[in-house]
Amino acid sequence: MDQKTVLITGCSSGIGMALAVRIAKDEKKRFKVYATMRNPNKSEKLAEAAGRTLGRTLEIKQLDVCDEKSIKACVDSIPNRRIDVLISNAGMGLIGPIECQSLEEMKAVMDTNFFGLVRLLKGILPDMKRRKRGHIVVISSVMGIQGILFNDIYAASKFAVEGFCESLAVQALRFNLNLTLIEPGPVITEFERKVYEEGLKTDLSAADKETANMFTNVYLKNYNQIFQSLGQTPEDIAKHTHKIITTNKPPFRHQTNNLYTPMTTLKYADPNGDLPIDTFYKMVFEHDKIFNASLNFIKMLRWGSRKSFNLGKPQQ
Ligand SMILES: NC(=O)C1=CN([C@@H]2O[C@H](COP(=O)(O)OP(=O)(O)OC[C@H]3O[C@@H](n4cnc5c(N)ncnc54)[C@H](OP(=O)(O)O)[C@@H]3O)[C@@H](O)[C@H]2O)C=CC1
Ligand SMILES: CC1=C(/C=C/C(C)=C/C=C/C(C)=C/C=O)C(C)(C)CCC1
Repeated sequence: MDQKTVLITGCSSGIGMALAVRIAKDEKKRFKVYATMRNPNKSEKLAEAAGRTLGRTLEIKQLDVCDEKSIKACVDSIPNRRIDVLISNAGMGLIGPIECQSLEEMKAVMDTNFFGLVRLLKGILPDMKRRKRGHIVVISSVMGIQGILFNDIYAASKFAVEGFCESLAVQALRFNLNLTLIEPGPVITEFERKVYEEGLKTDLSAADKETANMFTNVYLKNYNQIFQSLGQTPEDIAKHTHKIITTNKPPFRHQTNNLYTPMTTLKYADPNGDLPIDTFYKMVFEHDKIFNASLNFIKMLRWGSRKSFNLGKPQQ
């Protein structure tokens, strides 16, 4: 049987690693996975998780999405440069008041999350177009649809990704290519830990008192609880994505977390755009108790659905 080749970026941890393992372990062995990472010295965990698939349906390669030469070298090393499914996953977060962030930090986020995808497609799209065959899957975020307090730059990078893909989707259709944006809500990975630790270390001296207080005592204070209540596992995202790449007619957008969809739906419910903003404002500033009560309610819902899917008790 003709195996499809899958190239995934950012496989040293989190969603990328879970994706690589899940797809390489496809029960029908339909895929050959090129699991890439910018620093191959970090490949030990992936190699361990890959188990017997390593060297069979999974191969580890170097690829830095911020370096065009590294993309070219990686693609050239693949037989006939044939990539049937490209999963653009590499990314980074950034939280905090913009007054306290340097332009360099902001540019690094745009360079990885947005231009990283652009560089990949410049290297891979021409071959896909020529073959008139391929599926481009982009790990975006619910923040590609809706901004969240203190995620200004990160949300901007994911909005850029979404605008870019929406524009490209029509052209892709003409070449028989599929394009899918995967939009997870919070996922418990290194991303969450790194972003939180950097957030704690932020020098807030450039911000006014109210902003600094909002970041520390509203955002950071509730951060872990939000991730614990709403957070999915990287394996959950891998399961959704595996389904998307094995379906006949993949959708353009796919949200992975149905506990989060009520929030994103507000965006489409009001053309003026005030509804989601007012709702977030009330959640954060006016209904402290309701906010906590709704989080507890979500926890209960989650526990119920986990029981029915037999996923065990969520972490506390
Ligand atoms: N966690 C979450 O809550 C959510 C995450 N996402 C998105 O999911 C994707 C994966 O994030 P997640 O697994 O959570 O986070 P992780 O931090 O666990 O993984 C990010 C991966 O991206 C890699 N990476 C960063 N910069 C580059 C680069 N220049 N070239 C190649 N690889 C790079 C990292 O490599 P290294 O180890 O070398 O740093 C790492 O392998 C991101 O696009 C993120 O925006 C979307 C929604 C929610
Ligand atoms: C912590 C926190 C909030 C929500 C944070 C969320 C939902 C973060 C999601 C992160 C994601 C999805 C990252 C990756 O793409 C609210 C509700 C604004 C209230 C104030 C505290």
